Amino acid sequence: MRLDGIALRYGLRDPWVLYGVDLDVPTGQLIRAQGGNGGGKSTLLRLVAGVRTPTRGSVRDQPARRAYVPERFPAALPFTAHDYLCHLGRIHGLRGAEPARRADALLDRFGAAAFARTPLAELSKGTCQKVAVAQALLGEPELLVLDEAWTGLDQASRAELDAAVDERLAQGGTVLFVDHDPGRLADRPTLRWQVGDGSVTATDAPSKSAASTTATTTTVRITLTADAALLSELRNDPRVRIEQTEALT
Ligand SMILES: Nc1ncnc2c1ncn2[C@@H]1O[C@H](COP(=O)(O)OP(=O)(O)OP(=O)(O)O)[C@@H](O)[C@H]1O
Repeated sequence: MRLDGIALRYGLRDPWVLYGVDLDVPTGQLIRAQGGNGGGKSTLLRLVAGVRTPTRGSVRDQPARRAYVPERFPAALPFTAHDYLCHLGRIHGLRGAEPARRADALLDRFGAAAFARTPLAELSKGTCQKVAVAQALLGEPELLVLDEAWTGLDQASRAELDAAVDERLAQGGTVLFVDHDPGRLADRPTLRWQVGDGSVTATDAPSKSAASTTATTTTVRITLTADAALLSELRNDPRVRIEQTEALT
């Protein structure tokens, strides 16, 4: 799978979150996306998971079986946990008794079997997160994308999710994740994507300390005379933050 010339912004007047990103997503690897707050990690995960399309560029050769645990699971769906998972199982192509079997097995695995018949909207945050994780594992995905998926899980469920990641990797799958805990899955060989300032840099070495990777900010005061094209170009460059434009409007 590959990201080619990706640029993404959420609105026409919004800054670019990602800009000029060319990236291979190697099969069978554990990949950690890291970087500062608001740097674009979740946005990148949405692109790779296929739940968001880029403003420019293309995402090619995605595996057919992809799954995603979003940072915020939409809990207000009109289903019980079990029915929701069965429904998704059928969407994943499971037939007969298989969706129910897998749904029950996953709810049991994550200690949520007692809530199988509870409407999603009535679940606690932690149990809801277990359902979010279960829906992603239902279809045995070739590409599993986890955005802070461990957050809200109890210790036993976090260990189960670690094990599920290992199972996906053992099956030759790819797992891309973001997590605030630097120790998460830290003992596994991991490719790292450093996300920030619109770009993504792949490295397989552990990141340096925050102090040694702090970006340099240079403030430049410039005066442009009636150059709307240049101003527009600067506005579209993710490396540039325009603080004052009063003389330019
Ligand atoms: N749905 C959205 N609509 C508009 N702007 C958004 C949306 N999602 C994210 N953004 C903006 O895009 C930028 C990148 O956000 P994103 O959530 O991808 O970063 P992040 O690195 O995951 O941040 P964090 O570590 O805080 O979760 C931020 O400025 C954010 O406000």
